[in-house]
Amino acid sequence: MSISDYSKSKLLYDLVVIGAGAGGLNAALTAMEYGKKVALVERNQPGGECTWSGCIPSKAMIQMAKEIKISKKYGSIEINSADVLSKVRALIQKAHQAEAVPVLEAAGIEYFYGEAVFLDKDTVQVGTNTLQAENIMIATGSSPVVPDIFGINTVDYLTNENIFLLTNLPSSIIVLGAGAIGVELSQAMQALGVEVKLVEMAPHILYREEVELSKLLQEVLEKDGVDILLNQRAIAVSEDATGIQLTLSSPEGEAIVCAEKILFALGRQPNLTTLNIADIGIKATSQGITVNDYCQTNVSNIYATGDVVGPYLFSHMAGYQARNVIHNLYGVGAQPIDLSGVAWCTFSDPEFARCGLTEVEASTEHNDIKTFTFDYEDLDRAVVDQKTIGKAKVICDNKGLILGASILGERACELLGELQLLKQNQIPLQKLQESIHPYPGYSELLFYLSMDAKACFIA
Ligand SMILES: Cc1cc2nc3c(=O)[nH]c(=O)nc-3n(C[C@H](O)[C@H](O)[C@H](O)COP(=O)(O)OP(=O)(O)OC[C@H]3O[C@@H](n4cnc5c(N)ncnc54)[C@H](O)[C@@H]3O)c2cc1C
Ligand SMILES: NC(=O)c1ccc[n+]([C@@H]2O[C@H](COP(=O)([O-])OP(=O)(O)OC[C@H]3O[C@@H](n4cnc5c(N)ncnc54)[C@H](O)[C@@H]3O)[C@@H](O)[C@H]2O)c1
Repeated sequence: MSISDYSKSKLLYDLVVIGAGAGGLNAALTAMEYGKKVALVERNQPGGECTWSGCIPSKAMIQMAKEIKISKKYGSIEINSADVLSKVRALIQKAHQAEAVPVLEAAGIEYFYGEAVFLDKDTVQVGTNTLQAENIMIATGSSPVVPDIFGINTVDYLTNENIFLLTNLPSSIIVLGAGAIGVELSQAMQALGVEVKLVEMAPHILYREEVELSKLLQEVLEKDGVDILLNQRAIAVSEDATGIQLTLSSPEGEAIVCAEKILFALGRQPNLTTLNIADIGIKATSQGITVNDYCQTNVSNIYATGDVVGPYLFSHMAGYQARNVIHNLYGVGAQPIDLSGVAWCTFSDPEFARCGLTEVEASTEHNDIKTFTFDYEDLDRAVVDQKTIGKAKVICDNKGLILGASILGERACELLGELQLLKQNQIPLQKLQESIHPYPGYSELLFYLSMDAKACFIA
């Protein structure tokens, strides 16, 4: 059948959403709240990267690794990586239940399984179905970058898309890239008995984060046994019966590192190639689809959200952008995307959370900054829990308003929320003094930071 035959039986919608990951699911479900007729198109099962190969499996594996690491303090234990991986997959299935097709259909969404291809600015083809809509949202996510290095086509490599499908973890692994994925999975795999070499071309791990805290986390990983190689760029790879050989280049010269397997954690590329966006004139770069402050593309009825847009590649950002588009389309009054509200956390052990600027960024953008720090070793709760490795750093302007905050330490992700609330609502750090924090809790460290701020701004 030709495309013109399909167009005779077009299905009509208020909104067609392409991709059922964090962005697409939030868009479709929010549009249902406005009583809209919505089609959701997905080429795999709903859930996207977060459920199947991202947040859920990585956090499941990290938690098991953490529990094993603690248990090892009190006696020797045997680790069965096949059991760990099958438990990870069971937890994926459990998380998926909340977004499975019957749940979406019960909410009123019309679900189409297949690859969406644009026919024109109002119409997409999915298998034998032609869907036409007033508005279309592209939420097709991203894929792992595979390095264009000598020998790449001759090796069997791992990415986040296949590592959680392994039957067993390897005895040794090279993890290329010490960003969020590389750091989280290196530390977890080392705790699960894998010998890990973490290779990074930047001078430190998590290079976008507060350097002082990244270095502290690096020490923790090294103490755990992760072999970290910095300032190293991969230039060639090969594989034989013994495993993988990776050639690295650094200012000191070339070196070869070996392991049973290799995992690429080198960043992401947007999923655009099969959509046919060029033919309908949607502008994009290698970083993703170009959108304005309302996540609207240059084709006015088409929107794009999540990893396919960026700049922050997090599930909560995909969800925020998608909900914002839907409220703007069907609610009252249009609100632009506010990137200043974003916070994130790398789920290393200890966790590493951040909102706003680092100290270096703040000192470049502002004239008069004040920096407040607090060490976990000065916190009673951290002492009794034996969780004293960690530090919080808050950077304020000359009135105490928070420009940025980073916390490396136990429960950092949750602790950051309080600082994020102050920052977002323009409440000075010293104001926290007025709220009595429970003893002995981790949140006391925020109270101590605010004491320092009070002393500073009164003086
Ligand atoms: C290992 C790992 C750990 C992570 N951990 C975290 C974390 O702890 N916290 C956090 O916030 N973020 C985390 N992330 C990032 C997070 O997973 C992504 O930011 C998020 O999933 C992006 O959502 P999305 O909706 O934009 O894209 P996706 O979730 O990728 O969804 C896009 C969907 O579109 C579908 N699709 C693509 N093209 C088409 C087409 N043409 N037709 C039909 N369907 C199509 C895909 O199959 C996919 O299901 C992690 C990522 C990884 C890899
Ligand atoms: N906890 C979380 O929220 C979480 C966890 C995992 C992933 N994520 C998201 O997924 C995204 C992708 O994660 P990622 O870790 O793949 O990317 P990333 O951009 O965070 O890190 C990639 C790292 O690879 C290094 N690199 C690139 N090319 C290299 C080369 N040839 N040789 C050596 N090193 C090289 C980069 O310098 C960088 O440090 C993140 O940006 C994040 O938004 C979030």
